[in-house]
Amino acid sequence: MLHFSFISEFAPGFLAERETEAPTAPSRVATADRGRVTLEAVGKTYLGANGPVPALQDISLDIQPGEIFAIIGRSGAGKSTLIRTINRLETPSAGRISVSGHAVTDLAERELPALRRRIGMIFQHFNLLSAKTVAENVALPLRLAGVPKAERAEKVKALLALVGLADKHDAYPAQLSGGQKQRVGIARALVHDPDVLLCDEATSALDPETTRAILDLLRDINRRLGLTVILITHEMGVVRQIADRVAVIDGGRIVDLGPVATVFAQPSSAVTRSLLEASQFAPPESGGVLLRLAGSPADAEALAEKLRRDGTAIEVVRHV
Ligand SMILES: Nc1ncnc2c1ncn2[C@@H]1O[C@H](COP(=O)(O)OP(=O)(O)OP(=O)(O)O)[C@@H](O)[C@H]1O
Repeated sequence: MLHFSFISEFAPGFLAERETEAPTAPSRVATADRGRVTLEAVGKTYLGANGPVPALQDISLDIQPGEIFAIIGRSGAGKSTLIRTINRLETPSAGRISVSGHAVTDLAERELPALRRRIGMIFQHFNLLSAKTVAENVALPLRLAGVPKAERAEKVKALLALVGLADKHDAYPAQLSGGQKQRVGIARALVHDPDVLLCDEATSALDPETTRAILDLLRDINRRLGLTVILITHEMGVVRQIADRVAVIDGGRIVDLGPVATVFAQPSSAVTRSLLEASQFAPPESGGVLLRLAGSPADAEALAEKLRRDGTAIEVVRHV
């Protein structure tokens, strides 16, 4: 049996950061560690109503500069907690985290705004200010950081061009599609030229086509700006389209880790396999072969039909 698989998926959001200049901003220098994110034996225990909730346990990762790294898991696995420890929206209960060579876990509260300028973040729900224009939304973090007006205007213009929204400068969020709102979110996340971009279910609210376009944009930005992208998702299709490596977490622990192609082809945990099956990316059973065809659904059906006429058992598994 031959399987033709067409890959898809996704969706994003935004974070409205309320920051002011920190007096002790670490210097932004180009080093070999710029964009590197390391976690060493990180743990996080919440104090829940019914006692302690161990959300993360013994998480160690070494994410390379310029890498697109995905973290996937089922609901409640600890994905949000994990990504939020990286910019200290959550403080770990144990372990060490460093970003661009700076020990995030050692920073005092007053140093966090400077940390968060190194780390942009986009969210599933875009959090745009509805009474502000696109340009004003993007400029907001710069305004809060005291950047002069002319410099702000120039930066906003360049970022809107980068995300393909040059013509929406004066539009209001209500006039935008979901994908356009997320583009505004991405532009806003990039205003401080971050080393790392965190994406928290950034395409989960978008349809497959828009998801693909936003992931293409993130990949483009990753290549052009060289920044590290760390994304959390519950969709294997997102991982497949964009990531270099993936960590699968379950119950707050890493249960699979490796290059995407390896994890997809040889999942080492039942959780990974079930996520792959749910996304119809499971390795084929009983000696079948999974092929990826770059073409339209109609092309796939036509090819499948032709092969069937020749006596080949073939099934078109997925269109994207
Ligand atoms: N503030 C909190 N207080 C207590 N428990 C929490 C808190 N935040 C998260 N948790 C618990 O920690 C665990 C991990 O939650 P987390 O939100 O990180 O998972 P997730 O993988 O992002 O889930 P989802 O995909 O549903 O958002 C869950 O058991 C959750 O109930």
